[in-house]
Amino acid sequence: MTAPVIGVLALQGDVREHLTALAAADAVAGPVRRPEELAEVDGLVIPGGESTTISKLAVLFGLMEPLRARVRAGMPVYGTCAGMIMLADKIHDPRSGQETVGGIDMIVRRNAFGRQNESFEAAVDVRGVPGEPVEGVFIRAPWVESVGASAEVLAEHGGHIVAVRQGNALATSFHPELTGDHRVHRLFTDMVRAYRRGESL
Ligand SMILES: NC(=O)CC[C@H](N)C(=O)O
Repeated sequence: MTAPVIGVLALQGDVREHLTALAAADAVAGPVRRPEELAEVDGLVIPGGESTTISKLAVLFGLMEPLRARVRAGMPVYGTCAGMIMLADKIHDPRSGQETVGGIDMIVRRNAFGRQNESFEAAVDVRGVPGEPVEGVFIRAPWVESVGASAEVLAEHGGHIVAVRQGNALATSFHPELTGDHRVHRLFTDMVRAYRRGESL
Protein backbone atom coordinates (compact mmCIF):
# COMPACT_ATOMS: atom_id res chain seq x y z
CA MET A 1 0.00 0.00 0.00
CA THR A 2 1.26 3.51 -0.78
CA ALA A 3 2.18 5.88 2.05
CA PRO A 4 -0.73 7.58 3.83
CA VAL A 5 -1.31 11.24 2.94
CA ILE A 6 -1.45 13.32 6.10
CA GLY A 7 -2.21 17.03 6.22
CA VAL A 8 -1.08 19.56 8.79
CA LEU A 9 -3.58 22.34 9.44
CA ALA A 10 -1.49 25.32 8.35
CA LEU A 11 -3.32 28.38 9.66
CA GLN A 12 -0.88 29.18 12.49
CA GLY A 13 1.57 27.29 14.67
CA ASP A 14 4.49 24.87 14.30
CA VAL A 15 3.43 23.41 10.97
CA ARG A 16 6.88 22.74 9.54
CA GLU A 17 8.02 20.65 12.51
CA HIS A 18 5.00 18.37 12.11
CA LEU A 19 5.58 18.02 8.35
CA THR A 20 9.15 16.89 9.09
CA ALA A 21 8.08 14.45 11.81
CA LEU A 22 5.34 12.94 9.62
CA ALA A 23 7.75 12.48 6.71
CA ALA A 24 10.16 10.75 9.12
CA ALA A 25 7.28 8.45 10.12
CA ASP A 26 6.87 7.47 6.44
CA ALA A 27 3.82 9.55 5.58
CA VAL A 28 3.37 11.90 2.65
CA ALA A 29 2.76 15.19 4.45
CA GLY A 30 1.49 18.54 3.22
CA PRO A 31 -0.10 21.72 4.54
CA VAL A 32 -3.90 22.13 4.62
CA ARG A 33 -5.39 25.63 4.37
CA ARG A 34 -8.49 25.11 2.23
CA PRO A 35 -11.47 22.76 2.36
CA GLU A 36 -10.38 21.23 -0.99
CA GLU A 37 -7.01 20.32 0.53
CA LEU A 38 -8.70 18.85 3.60
CA ALA A 39 -10.83 16.66 1.34
CA GLU A 40 -7.70 15.01 -0.10
CA VAL A 41 -5.95 13.82 3.06
CA ASP A 42 -6.26 10.49 4.90
CA GLY A 43 -5.51 12.11 8.27
CA LEU A 44 -4.79 15.51 9.78
CA VAL A 45 -2.50 17.02 12.43
CA ILE A 46 -3.55 20.19 14.24
CA PRO A 47 -0.29 21.77 15.43
CA GLY A 48 0.71 23.70 18.51
CA GLY A 49 0.43 27.45 18.46
CA GLU A 50 -2.30 29.71 19.71
CA SER A 51 -5.64 27.94 19.81
CA THR A 52 -7.76 31.15 19.78
CA THR A 53 -6.00 32.23 16.56
CA ILE A 54 -6.24 28.79 14.93
CA SER A 55 -9.92 28.67 15.84
CA LYS A 56 -10.70 32.13 14.45
CA LEU A 57 -8.77 31.45 11.24
CA ALA A 58 -10.51 28.07 10.80
CA VAL A 59 -13.87 29.85 10.90
CA LEU A 60 -12.59 32.61 8.56
CA PHE A 61 -11.18 30.12 6.03
CA GLY A 62 -14.43 28.14 5.98
CA LEU A 63 -12.69 25.13 7.51
CA MET A 64 -14.45 24.72 10.86
CA GLU A 65 -17.52 22.86 9.56
CA PRO A 66 -15.57 20.67 7.08
CA LEU A 67 -13.15 19.81 9.90
CA ARG A 68 -15.98 18.80 12.22
CA ALA A 69 -17.60 16.77 9.47
CA ARG A 70 -14.43 14.82 8.62
CA VAL A 71 -13.58 14.12 12.26
CA ARG A 72 -17.14 12.94 12.86
CA ALA A 73 -16.87 10.75 9.75
CA GLY A 74 -13.83 8.99 11.24
CA MET A 75 -10.78 10.69 9.71
CA PRO A 76 -7.83 10.24 12.10
CA VAL A 77 -6.75 13.51 13.68
CA TYR A 78 -3.89 14.33 16.05
CA GLY A 79 -3.68 17.58 18.01
CA THR A 80 -0.64 18.82 19.96
CA CYS A 81 -1.06 21.50 22.62
CA ALA A 82 -3.21 24.16 20.87
CA GLY A 83 -4.30 21.27 18.63
CA MET A 84 -5.37 19.32 21.72
CA ILE A 85 -7.52 22.30 22.72
CA MET A 86 -9.08 22.28 19.24
CA LEU A 87 -10.07 18.62 19.69
CA ALA A 88 -11.74 19.13 23.07
CA ASP A 89 -15.52 18.99 23.14
CA LYS A 90 -15.28 21.60 25.92
CA ILE A 91 -12.84 24.25 27.10
CA HIS A 92 -12.70 24.85 30.83
CA ASP A 93 -13.01 28.65 30.69
CA PRO A 94 -16.50 29.27 29.40
CA ARG A 95 -15.88 33.04 29.08
CA SER A 96 -13.63 32.51 26.11
CA GLY A 97 -16.44 31.66 23.66
CA GLN A 98 -13.70 29.90 21.70
CA GLU A 99 -14.99 27.40 19.12
CA THR A 100 -13.43 23.97 18.79
CA VAL A 101 -13.57 21.16 16.27
CA GLY A 102 -14.24 18.70 19.08
CA GLY A 103 -14.00 14.92 18.75
CA ILE A 104 -12.80 14.03 22.23
CA ASP A 105 -15.18 14.02 25.16
CA MET A 106 -12.91 15.98 27.49
CA ILE A 107 -12.69 19.33 29.23
CA VAL A 108 -9.36 21.06 28.58
CA ARG A 109 -7.88 23.86 30.67
CA ARG A 110 -5.77 26.25 28.59
CA ASN A 111 -2.35 27.38 29.86
CA ALA A 112 -2.87 25.11 32.87
CA PHE A 113 0.84 24.39 33.37
CA GLY A 114 1.64 28.11 33.53
CA ARG A 115 3.08 30.84 31.35
CA GLN A 116 5.68 30.73 28.60
CA ASN A 117 8.57 31.11 31.08
CA GLU A 118 7.23 28.16 33.08
CA SER A 119 7.60 25.88 30.07
CA PHE A 120 9.40 22.63 30.87
CA GLU A 121 10.40 19.18 29.67
CA ALA A 122 9.57 15.93 31.39
CA ALA A 123 9.68 12.22 30.66
CA VAL A 124 6.17 10.98 29.91
CA ASP A 125 5.07 7.36 29.66
CA VAL A 126 2.56 7.19 26.81
CA ARG A 127 0.38 4.10 26.49
CA GLY A 128 0.76 2.68 22.97
CA VAL A 129 4.29 4.05 22.54
CA PRO A 130 6.79 1.22 23.04
CA GLY A 131 10.12 1.61 24.80
CA GLU A 132 11.50 4.49 26.84
CA PRO A 133 9.22 7.31 28.04
CA VAL A 134 8.72 10.14 25.58
CA GLU A 135 10.48 13.48 26.19
CA GLY A 136 7.49 15.77 26.73
CA VAL A 137 8.01 19.42 25.80
CA PHE A 138 5.36 21.53 27.55
CA ILE A 139 4.98 25.13 26.29
CA ARG A 140 2.12 27.08 27.89
CA ALA A 141 0.55 23.68 27.84
CA PRO A 142 -3.03 22.74 28.60
CA TRP A 143 -4.02 19.82 30.74
CA VAL A 144 -7.18 17.76 30.63
CA GLU A 145 -9.47 18.38 33.58
CA SER A 146 -11.70 15.39 32.92
CA VAL A 147 -12.60 12.85 30.26
CA GLY A 148 -15.86 11.12 29.41
CA ALA A 149 -16.34 7.36 29.36
CA SER A 150 -15.38 6.92 25.70
CA ALA A 151 -12.05 8.74 25.97
CA GLU A 152 -8.95 6.75 26.95
CA VAL A 153 -6.24 8.42 29.04
CA LEU A 154 -2.85 7.60 27.51
CA ALA A 155 -0.58 9.61 29.80
CA GLU A 156 -0.46 11.73 32.92
CA HIS A 157 2.10 14.14 34.29
CA GLY A 158 2.09 15.46 37.85
CA GLY A 159 -1.37 14.00 38.42
CA HIS A 160 -2.82 15.68 35.32
CA ILE A 161 -3.96 14.06 32.10
CA VAL A 162 -1.68 15.04 29.20
CA ALA A 163 -2.50 12.52 26.44
CA VAL A 164 -5.88 11.17 25.39
CA ARG A 165 -7.34 9.09 22.60
CA GLN A 166 -10.94 8.64 21.59
CA GLY A 167 -11.30 6.39 18.54
CA ASN A 168 -9.91 8.35 15.59
CA ALA A 169 -8.76 11.36 17.65
CA LEU A 170 -5.44 11.60 19.48
CA ALA A 171 -4.27 14.57 21.56
CA THR A 172 -1.19 15.46 23.61
CA SER A 173 -0.51 18.53 25.80
CA PHE A 174 3.12 18.32 24.74
CA HIS A 175 5.00 18.61 21.43
CA PRO A 176 6.65 15.39 20.13
CA GLU A 177 7.29 17.24 16.84
CA LEU A 178 10.03 19.26 18.59
CA THR A 179 12.13 16.39 19.90
CA GLY A 180 13.33 14.36 16.91
CA ASP A 181 11.66 11.29 18.47
CA HIS A 182 8.96 10.26 16.03
CA ARG A 183 7.28 7.46 18.00
CA VAL A 184 4.08 9.41 18.71
CA HIS A 185 3.85 10.43 15.04
CA ARG A 186 4.35 6.77 14.19
CA LEU A 187 1.47 5.84 16.51
CA PHE A 188 -0.64 8.37 14.63
CA THR A 189 0.46 7.27 11.13
CA ASP A 190 -0.39 3.69 12.18
CA MET A 191 -3.91 4.94 13.03
CA VAL A 192 -4.12 6.50 9.57
CA ARG A 193 -2.93 3.28 7.91
CA ALA A 194 -5.56 1.29 9.82
CA TYR A 195 -8.23 3.79 8.76
CA ARG A 196 -7.18 3.42 5.11
CA ARG A 197 -7.47 -0.36 5.43
CA GLY A 198 -11.07 0.22 6.54
CA GLU A 199 -10.49 -0.81 10.14
CA SER A 200 -12.57 0.94 12.76
CA LEU A 201 -10.48 2.96 15.19
N1 LIG B 1 2.25 25.53 22.74
C1 LIG B 1 0.97 25.72 22.57
O1 LIG B 1 0.37 25.21 21.61
C2 LIG B 1 0.30 26.62 23.54
C3 LIG B 1 -1.22 26.59 23.48
C4 LIG B 1 -1.77 27.92 23.95
N2 LIG B 1 -1.52 28.08 25.35
C5 LIG B 1 -3.26 27.98 23.65
O2 LIG B 1 -4.05 28.08 24.50
O3 LIG B 1 -3.61 27.97 22.50
